[in-house]
This record gives sequence, C-alpha cells and structure tokens, in this order.
Amino acid sequence: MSSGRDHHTARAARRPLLAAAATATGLAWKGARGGVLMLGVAAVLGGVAPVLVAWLTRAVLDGIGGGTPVSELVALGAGLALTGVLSALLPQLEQYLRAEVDRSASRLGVERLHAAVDRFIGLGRFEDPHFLDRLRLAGDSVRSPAEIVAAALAVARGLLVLAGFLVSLLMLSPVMALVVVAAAGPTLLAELALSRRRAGMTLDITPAERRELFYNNLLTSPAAAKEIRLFGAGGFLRARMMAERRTADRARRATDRRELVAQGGLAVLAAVVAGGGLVWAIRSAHAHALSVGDVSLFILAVAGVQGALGSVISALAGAHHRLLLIAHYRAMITAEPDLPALAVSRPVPPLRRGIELRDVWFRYADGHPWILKGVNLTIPAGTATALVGRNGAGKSTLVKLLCRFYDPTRGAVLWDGVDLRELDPRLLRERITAVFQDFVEYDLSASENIGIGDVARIDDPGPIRLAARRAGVHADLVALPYGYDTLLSRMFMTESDRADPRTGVVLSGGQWQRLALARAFVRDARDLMILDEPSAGLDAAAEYEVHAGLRRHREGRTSVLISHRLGAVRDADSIVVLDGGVVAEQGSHADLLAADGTYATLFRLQAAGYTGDDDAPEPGRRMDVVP
Ligand SMILES: Nc1ncnc2c1ncn2[C@@H]1O[C@H](COP(=O)(O)OP(=O)(O)OP(=O)(O)O)[C@@H](O)[C@H]1O
Repeated sequence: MSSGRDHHTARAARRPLLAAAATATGLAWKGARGGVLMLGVAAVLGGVAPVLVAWLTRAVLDGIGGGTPVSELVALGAGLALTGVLSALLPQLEQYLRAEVDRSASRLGVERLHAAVDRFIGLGRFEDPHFLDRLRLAGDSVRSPAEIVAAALAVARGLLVLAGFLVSLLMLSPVMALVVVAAAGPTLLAELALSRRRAGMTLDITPAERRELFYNNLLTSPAAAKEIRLFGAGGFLRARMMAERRTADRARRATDRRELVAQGGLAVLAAVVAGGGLVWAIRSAHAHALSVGDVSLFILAVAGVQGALGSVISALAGAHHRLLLIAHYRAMITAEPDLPALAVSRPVPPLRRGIELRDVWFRYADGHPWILKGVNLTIPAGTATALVGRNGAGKSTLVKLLCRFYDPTRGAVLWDGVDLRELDPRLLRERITAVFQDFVEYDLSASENIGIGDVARIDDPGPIRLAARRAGVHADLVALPYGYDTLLSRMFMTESDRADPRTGVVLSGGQWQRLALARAFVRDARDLMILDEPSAGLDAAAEYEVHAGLRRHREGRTSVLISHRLGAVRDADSIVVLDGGVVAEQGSHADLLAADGTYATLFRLQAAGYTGDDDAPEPGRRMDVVP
C-alpha cells in the first residue's frame, strides 16, 4: 500500500523534471538546431574514440611482440595518431558549439521569461517575495539552458564509451566487469542525492542572496548615497549585507563539505576497485593467461569504464540540479494569470456615464488590515474628482483599483456599469493616463522619458514637445546640452562620455515631476486621467502654473486628483474625503465648507498656515498639513 504511494510520489516528483527537460531541450532545439545536431555528432565521435584508442594500442603492443609486418604496425600507429588528433580537437569544438547553442537558447529563454512576466497584469506578484525568489532562479537557470542538452549528450557519449569498454572488459574478465559496474551504483545514488541537496540549498539561500543584493544596490546607489553618508549608515548597512553573505556561505559550505566527504569516499572506492583489478591482471599475465596487449587493454578498459561511469553520473547529477532550477523557469512561463481573466473579455468602450465603486472592500492580502471598508463612490464622466485624506487613508490604493492593478476583495469597480473584471485590462489601461506618486525616473533621454507614455509615438517629437510645454518643462529640456536627446542618467556613461561635461545630466526633483506630468499628457485623449500628488516637489510658482495647466487640461475630461494641498483641489467638481476606509464626506468645495466637517477644518488650518492666522480651528484628527 505504502510502496504504491511511494511509487506514485516518486513519479509525481519526476514529472516536473521531465517537463523541465522538455522545456530546456525545446529551447536549445528552437534556438540553435544546427548546433545541437553538430554537438550530437561530436558526442558520438567522442564516445567511439577512446575505445578505438584502447583496441589500437592492444593491437600495436601484441603486434610488436608477435611479428606483425612493420607496414601494418605503422598503419595502426597512424590510426592511433589520427584518433589522438580527433580526441584533442573534439573538446575545443564542443566547447565552441555549446557556447553558441547556449547563447541562442538563452536569448530565446530570456525573451520568453520576460514576455511571461509582462503577462502578469496586476501588481500582487511583484510584491510577493516567494515569487521574486522564483523569478530570480528562473532568470539564472535560463542563462544556460543548453547545459541540459550538453549533459544529455555527455550521458550518450559516456554510455557509448561505457558499452565499448564493458564489452572489452567482459571479454577479459566478466567478474571484473561486474565489480566495476557494481561499484558505480552507490556513486550514482550519492551524486543524485547531492544534486537534490544542492538545488534545495540554492532555493533556501535565495532570500538571503536577494537581501544581500538589496543592501549592495543600496550602498552603491546614487539615490541613497546622500542619506547613507549624512546619517553615517554605511557601516550598519554593510554589516547587514555581510551577515546575509555569511548566512548564504554557511549553507554553501555545509553542502560543499557533504560533497567532499561523499565524493572522497567514492574516489577511494574507485581506486580500490582499479587497484584490485591491476593486481589480478599482473597475476594473470604472469601465469600467461593474458598477453601484454591484454593487460594494456584491461588497464585502459577499467579506467575507461570508471571514467565513463563517472562522467555519466556527474552529467546526470549536473542535469538533475539544472532541471530542478529550470523547473522554476517552467513554472514562471506556465503560471496562471495573477488576476482572474475571462476567456473572452470585452472590449473597453469610451467612458460615457462614469466609473462607480460599489461597496468596495480591499486589503493587500489575507490577514492584512482592511484598507477600504465599503467605499461607494461615483466618478461621473467628464468631471474632476479630488481625493483627499490622511496619509495611509487608501487614496493611492483606490486609484490602483481603478487601473485594475488589483481586484477588490469584495464589491466591484464598474466602467459604465461593466465590472472591470470583465474588461480586457490592456484595453482598459489604453483608456487611462496617470502620474503616480512614485513615478519612475527612467535612465533614458529626455524625449524618451516623455515618449514612453505613448510608446507608439516615442519617435514623434511633435506630441512629446507639446506635452512638455503643457507640463511646463519644455524650456528646461531645450536648455539641456543635447536638448530633448540628452541622456538623463549617469548610469550608462561610457569612458568617452565622461570627458564630455554635457553628458549625464541630472534633473532636479521638480523637473522630474514635470517630466512625469508630460509623460501622462503625451497619452492624450484618454478617458480617465489619474493624478496622484502631481505637484509634490514643485515650487510655488510652478505649482500654480501646473495646476492652472491641469485645470485647463482637465476641462471636460474625467480626472481623479489626489493632493494634500487643499488649495489645489478646491475647484474640483467633487471633493471626496476618504477616512476610516470609507467616503467620509463628498461635495464641492463650497458644500464641504458649509458642512463644516473634516475638510472644512483642514482647509481653514492650511489657509491659516499661509496667512498666519492663529485662530484657526484645531484639527479633529491628525491629517496632513502641507503649509
Ligand atoms: N503594496 C502594498 N502592500 C501592502 N500594503 C500596502 C501596499 N501599498 C499600500 N499599502 C498600505 O495600504 C495603506 C494605504 O496606502 P495608500 O498608499 O493607499 O495611502 P494614501 O492615502 O495614498 O497615503 P499617502 O497620503 O501617504 O500617499 C497603507 O497603510 C499602506 O501601508
């Protein structure tokens, strides 16, 4: 009963390995068919050559003692020399072919992996550490997928050599043949166990490696350099990084030690078998049961069988380890979508009536606190809605739900009455433009930094410049050393660039902010515009200018603006105060002032901050006050 279950478990464990083998072979075959075929030919030649050498050597030795004509001996010698040349050349050729197959297969694998990652439409996966670990392993494993093919060919070549020498050995001594093969059994089992342990260890240390990489990046990142230096946090972070390195190294050392003990024992076993065989051969030759040529063939055959078994076993173990890693790649490219997708999702029509959040509850994961606790909100088409609320009230979360980066845990977001879950998310996002609070500063040219908002037109300067003008950053960009073509990065500078003071321009925080705005503007004529703190980091004049521009731009469009600066939201058609996970207040600026609730209190408080009026009301609850 239990053995049947064990059998079943073993089969189930083998299945992903077989699937991984098929994946790796498929990549190599699709990537470099010719190279794989040539590697196959090289493997066959490599399998035949050593056996041929052993038999030719025997013939030469016995020929010298047995009066074979010299011409025949020379021919045998020439055959030996030729086989030697072939054996010497094969490894170089194989190395070249393997690298070539690896490059092609790896390109294909990396492309497929990234295409698969791009298919995850939500953000949840990227916030899951387990997923990130797997992704890293998948990326590593796909760097040399052809290793599986190389291992398979090494096994084939090893088996050929093995067969040739085993036949030779069987002819000389069946008992010795049996002993040599039997001694290989423990080696195979031990090597497979070691490779499984090594693959397990690789997975175990991935979190530590990821954290080490994080500290390493932090310690060398220009963005963090300021704070780390001012706060003197370098030593602290370095100690953390080294602790992670030590943790990973401890696990690596334990595996290496295990391998040392196991492989040392196996090497001793092999040497004892070979030594015993040699004693037997010497005694047999002494008793004239074996010729000199037979002894030479015997020695070469024992070494050949052991060598071939060793290389078959280590190729199998290496392949096993690789396959366990490639299984992560396979899991990645065959993973289910992160957000449930309908078999046939509907196209997304232009927004006519509006977006409705109907009793939306949301938390980032089971067991996490609720961020939204039954939000009911309508954003009518063609109107400007402002979202305000304290830090952490869930404003950014709400706009992420509008883009369907997550699905509500309960309730629904409706686009003209249709649940977002029924719409094609890519088409939905085609209809949205946004400036996120944590917008990206791309290490690309100024023009590309804007154009990436509408990739189809990234090479079209017209819309890019227009967007830059609207965001009030055109003059700054024109003034850059290479205008819009200036690379906004110090990351990709070459040695020759370094000598040119015009390269590697660094923008100010406010300039980056406007560039992000321009990126949103270049996606013109979208149905919904999301602006999450679009004026953070702008000077007073720029903020005024940007908000005036935004007001003009928003006219007649559907927009959602998040801002802590209440002066910037006062002319929105509807102001929504999020508090405690629900809509606490909603109305126009005048309505909310008249209602004299949280918004009114905060607005007066901020206004007092500007005018220096000390009679401002006390805020009922701590909210952000941006003077
Ligand atoms: N990816 C995430 N995973 C888990 N929790 C998150 C995530 N993003 C945000 N949160 C949590 O959700 C809550 C709401 O965050 P959110 O960014 O929506 O607030 P906000 O109102 O935009 O705040 P702020 O005014 O500070 O920008 C916070 O408590 C935050 O810690």
